[in-house]
Amino acid sequence: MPTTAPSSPILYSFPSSTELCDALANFIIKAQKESIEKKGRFSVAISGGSLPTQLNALINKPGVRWDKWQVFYADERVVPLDHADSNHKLCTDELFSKVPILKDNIHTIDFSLADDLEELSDAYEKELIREFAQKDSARFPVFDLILLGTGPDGHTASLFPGHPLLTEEDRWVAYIEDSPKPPPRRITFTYPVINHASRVAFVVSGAAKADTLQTVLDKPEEGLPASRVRPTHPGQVYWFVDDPAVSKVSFPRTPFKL
Ligand SMILES: O=C1O[C@H](COP(=O)(O)O)[C@@H](O)[C@H](O)[C@H]1O
Repeated sequence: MPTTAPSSPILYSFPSSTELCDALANFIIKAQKESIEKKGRFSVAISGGSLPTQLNALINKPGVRWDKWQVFYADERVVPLDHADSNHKLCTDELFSKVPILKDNIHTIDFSLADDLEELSDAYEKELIREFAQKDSARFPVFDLILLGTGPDGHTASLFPGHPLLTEEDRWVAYIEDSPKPPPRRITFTYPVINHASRVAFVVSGAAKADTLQTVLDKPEEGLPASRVRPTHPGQVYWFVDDPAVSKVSFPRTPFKL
């Protein structure tokens, strides 16, 4: 697949979190439809934190083909799958337990390997290889959509400011044992995977993220982890934010339309 210069982010802002979530659901359904038409499936990676709750408008929307979704986690905390810190548990509680998604199509970490994070992250990488390698011949998997959040420090997935993982060029899935945000042991997609996606959508809401968003969008040269998400193969990064979160940002907004 050709590498192209990254296109500029597209920033959508909404007056309320309800409007944001509704627009996000419509955007996801459109991406899903295009992907199923092309490939017969929809590959999506989901984050934890506030994101799973922001997907709740999908629950009763017509047009979601849950049977075609292949779900991975953009990052996961290395805790049992039913632990309160697990991104899988959060997504299950907030979304998957409420919709007819196929359990086999939700790709979780293998917690039985938790004593050895290298082995655990390799196993998750192999899970990705099984899903993507024969279907797309790219060096890295090409997700139809990766859904990300960003923390107050500008981290995304489990890629934290100043961490050596920010320069990983080879691995698809890496691990960290020193996450500054608890819990410390995690796995994460690397930039090569995130930046090969067809679409990456950040979802950010609330005034508490206003300073972070200003730095990420107006000062990308500062290199916060979220600013480094620039799909190039080719792909597009979108920002779905609410007005309080974007209140300090000068970066131009685009009116939302499908
Ligand atoms: O620890 C994590 O934090 C980020 C951001 O979470 P948020 O609650 O501030 O939206 C999240 O995207 C990531 O998946 C998670 O593991």
